[in-house]
Formats: sequence, C-alpha cells, structure tokens
Amino acid sequence: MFDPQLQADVLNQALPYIQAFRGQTFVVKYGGSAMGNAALMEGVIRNVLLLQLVGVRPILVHGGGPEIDSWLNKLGIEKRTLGGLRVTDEPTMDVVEMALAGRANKSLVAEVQRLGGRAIGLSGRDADLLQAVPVSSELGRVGAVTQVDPDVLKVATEAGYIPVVCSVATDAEHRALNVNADTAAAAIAGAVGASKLILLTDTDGVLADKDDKESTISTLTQAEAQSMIDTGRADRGMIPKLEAALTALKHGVGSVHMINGGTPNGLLIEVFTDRGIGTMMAAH
Ligand SMILES: Nc1ncnc2c1ncn2[C@@H]1O[C@H](COP(=O)(O)OP(=O)(O)O)[C@@H](O)[C@H]1O
Ligand SMILES: CC(=O)N[C@@H](CCC(=O)OP(=O)(O)O)C(=O)O
Repeated sequence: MFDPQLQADVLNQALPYIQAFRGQTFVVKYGGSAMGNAALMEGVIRNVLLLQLVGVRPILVHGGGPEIDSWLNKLGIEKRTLGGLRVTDEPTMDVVEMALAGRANKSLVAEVQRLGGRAIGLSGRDADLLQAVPVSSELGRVGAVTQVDPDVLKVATEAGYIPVVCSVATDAEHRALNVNADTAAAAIAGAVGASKLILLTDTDGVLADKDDKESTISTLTQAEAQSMIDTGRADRGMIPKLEAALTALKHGVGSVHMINGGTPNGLLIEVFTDRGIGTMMAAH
C-alpha cells in the first residue's frame, strides 16, 4: 500500500548521496543482454533521468550484441567470437554499425524522449569521439581505443542532453571499427573524469562461480579481477567487462559497479543507498 511517510523517508535518506554526487559525471553502460525487454528498458531509463534531475551528468553507453546476432542471422552471416570479442570481417562490420548506431541507439534515444528527457544519439565516429586501431588481423575490424575526444559529450551534457553513445569507433582513415561496448564505456569514463562507471548486465554482478547465479561477489579487488581473467573463472562477456573495469580505475574513475539491469530500480539502489547490490570495484 502507498505510504507517504515511507516515500518521504526514502527521499530524505537520499539527501547526502545527492549532495555528494551533484555535478559529477557517471557513465552507465547498458548491455545488449539487459536491453531486450521494453519494461526493463523503461525502468533503467527512468533511473537515468532521475540521476540527471538530481544533478548527476549521466552518459549512456550501450551495446547490442543480441541485436547484431539477430541481423547476422537474418542475413545468413555466421557469427564467430574469440575471447569474448566478435570476429568482425567487412560484411559483419556493416551489420554491427547498422544495428548499433541505428536500431539500438535510436530505440534508447526514443525511450529517453518518451519519458520526458532530452537525448542525443552518437556513434564513436561522431566528432571523432572514439578513435581506434585494429586489434589484430585475426579479429578483423575490431578496434582498440587509442584516443577519446570528449568535447561533444561536454557540450551535450552542459546543454542538458543525455548523450547515448554506441561503441562504433573511427580509424585513422575515418572507417568504422567495432569496439566492445564495455571497453568503449571505460575509455569514455576515463576521458570525461567520471566518478562512477556502472555496467548493467544480465547477471547480478561478477559471480565467483559462473554457473552459480547466487555467488555474486560484492566487493572485488583489482588483483582478484585480474586473477579471475587469468584462471578462466570469467569467460565470454565477462572478460571484457573485468578488463574495462581495470582500465577505468587505472584512468582515475572512482569506482566501477556491475549490476543486473533487470533489478527494479537497481541503479537507484546502487547509487543512493549504502546497501549496494551487485559487484563494486574501488580505486583503492
Ligand atoms: N564470472 C562470471 N560472472 C558473471 N558472468 C559471467 C562470468 N563469466 C562469464 N560470464 C558471462 O558473461 C555474461 C555477460 O556478458 P555479456 O553477455 O557480454 O553481457 P552484456 O551484453 O551485458 O555486455 C553473463 O551473462 C555470463 O554468461
Ligand atoms: C568487438 C565486439 O565484440 N563488439 C561488440 C559490440 C557490441 C557489444 O559490446 O554489445 P554488448 O554490450 O551487448 O555485449 C559486438 O560486436 O558484439
């Protein structure tokens, strides 16, 4: 039942967090695995809008692995991955860009607008936001970020827009490269001086045992994260996530949070209460 006293208490308890985070930039990475359901997406975007209204500058970076997979499938192009990254030949790169910069980006922009916010959709190729070089010949058009030009993000956030960024980057010849979205989010978080990088995915955080959904690690040190990668306790999508977290912390981001995009109000719980959910990695 609606309890006005309880509702007022909740708002009141958020005061110290709102005071602490006002004016700070948070990069929120929304993974394709947690983007599939319209009701969940609405919940996440409402939380992002609330963050902005209490003075945080949110930047939304998104993936769209399942969206890419479904278009590859329709076009009869085989999917291959290596170490959690998509092997990206030229036809695959076309599909990646169409799916990420097109469908995935615009559906998030539309959702922000529908819920009363102002969003500007960007690809890493816009304003040279994400510059990259090919990682290896084996991976084809997969890019490693070499430089971020955060200017356009600054202009947009200062004007009250929520930037919605997809992880397609530009190479030196102005051609597209496919960057893992966690990697892109970490590079952006470092370049804009974000205080938090929040990765929303489809597990409750980093699992000590990847086959046991109940084994979420609440606090992970950088050494433990490295060891999970080295010993194979993290695989597939979790490897780029842990590597991204380590990169972000190295570049001055205050903390990295990995939470389930499907937990109702998960973002608000993580940011505005001391009962964090998911996995937190701090700089020290
Ligand atoms: N130790 C681990 N803890 C949590 N998830 C793990 C772990 N190792 C592998 N994974 C896998 O990583 C997946 C998340 O990565 P991914 O599918 O790329 O998500 P997103 O689209 O959110 O980036 C999980 O669904 C899980 O299958
Ligand atoms: C190089 C590489 O693997 N790029 C990713 C980019 C999208 C992504 O990262 O999406 P999620 O966040 O949903 O996993 C891909 O092609 O799937």
